[in-house]
Amino acid sequence: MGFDREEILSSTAGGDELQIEAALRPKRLSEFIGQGRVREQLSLVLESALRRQSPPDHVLMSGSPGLGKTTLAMIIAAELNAPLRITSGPALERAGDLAAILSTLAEGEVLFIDEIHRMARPAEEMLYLAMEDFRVDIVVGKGPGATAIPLDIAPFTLVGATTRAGLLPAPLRDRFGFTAHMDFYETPELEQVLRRSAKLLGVGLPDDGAHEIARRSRGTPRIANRLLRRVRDFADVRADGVIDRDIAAAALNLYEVDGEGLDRLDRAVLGALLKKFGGGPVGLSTLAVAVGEEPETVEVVAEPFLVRQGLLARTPRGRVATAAAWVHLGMTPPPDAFGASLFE
Ligand SMILES: Nc1ncnc2c1ncn2[C@@H]1O[C@H](COP(=O)(O)OP(=O)(O)OP(=O)(O)O)[C@@H](O)[C@H]1O
Repeated sequence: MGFDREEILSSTAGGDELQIEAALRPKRLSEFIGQGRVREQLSLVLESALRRQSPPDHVLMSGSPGLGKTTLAMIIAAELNAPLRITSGPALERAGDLAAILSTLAEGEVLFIDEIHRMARPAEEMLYLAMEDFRVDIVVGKGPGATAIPLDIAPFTLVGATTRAGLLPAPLRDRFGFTAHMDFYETPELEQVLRRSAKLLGVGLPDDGAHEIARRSRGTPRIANRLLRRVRDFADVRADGVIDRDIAAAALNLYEVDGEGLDRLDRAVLGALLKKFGGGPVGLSTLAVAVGEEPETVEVVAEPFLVRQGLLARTPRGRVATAAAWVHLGMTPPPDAFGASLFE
C-alpha cells in the first residue's frame, strides 16, 4: 500500500504525533474512505484531466477541521503525478508572498492553500488573475508612477481548503471549477478508518473496540486516529494491548470523551449555554467569553458537531440549546426548550 510500518512505529517512539498523522494519511483516492460523492466526482475530474493532458479545474474544499482536506489535496497531486506546493492563507500577507510562489510553479503543479479564507486582500486579487489567465501583474514603484508588469506563469491547479466557505468572496468562489463539501463521517466509515490505522500501527482492534472509538470520534477521522492512539496507550499499560469495547470505553471516559463523542470544549459550550444563559439565545462572542475561548474556535470546532448532533441550534437571535442538550447534561428541559415536544 506504499506505507512503511517502521516509519510509523519509529515516529511513535519519538512521540511525534504529526509524523504519525502524516504516516496514517491515505496516499491514493482508492484508499480514501467515505465521502463517496466527492470521491467519485473528483475521480472524474482527475481522470479527464489526465486524458486531456492538461491541469484540471481549480478545486475548492470546504468542511470542518480534520475531515481530510489536506489529505485530498495530497491525493490530487499524487493522482496527477504532479508536484505539490503547500501554503496557507495567513502566510500570504502581501501580494509579493503569493507572487513569489506563483512565479516559481512548475507546469501542472498543484498549489494547496489551506485556510484560503484568511488570505490578505491584495494576495486574493492577485490570485483571481492567476487562476483565470495564468498571469500575475507585478507592480513596480509606488503612487501615480507605479506600473504593472504582466508576467505569464505556468498553468497550475489551485486546491483551496476552507472551514468557512461562507467567508470566501464570491469572485474567488466563482473561479473554482469544482467545489467539494466534506461532510462528517458516519460511524461505519470511521470504523474502517480505525481498522486501517490499527493495522498500520500494529494494534489489536476487534470490531467492538473499533465501534466504540468510532462512535465517539465526532464524525472526524483525525479525532478517530487521535483517540486510537490514546486508547492504545491505555491498553498497553492497563491491559494486554488489545482494544476491545470495555477497554475503549474505559480509556475514553478517562480522557473525558463522552458516549456521544462530546469532549471537554463541547460540554463547556453546552454547560455555559444552559447554566449561565438558561439555554439561550445568546450571541457567539458572549458564549465564547463564557468558556474562555476565541469565537472562531467555538464556531468552527465545537458548533458544527453540536448542531449535527441536534444539541445546539443557530437562530437569528443567537445560539440556543435544544431540549436534547438539557437531557444530555442530565437536566430537565424547560417546557419551552427548542425541540421540547420531541420529549413529550
Ligand atoms: N477519508 C479518510 N480516510 C482515512 N483517513 C483519513 C481520511 N480523511 C482524513 N484521514 C486522516 O485524518 C487525518 C486528518 O486529515 P487532514 O489533515 O487531511 O484533515 P483536514 O481536513 O485537512 O484538516 P485541517 O483543515 O484541520 O488541516 C489524516 O492524518 C488522515 O490520516
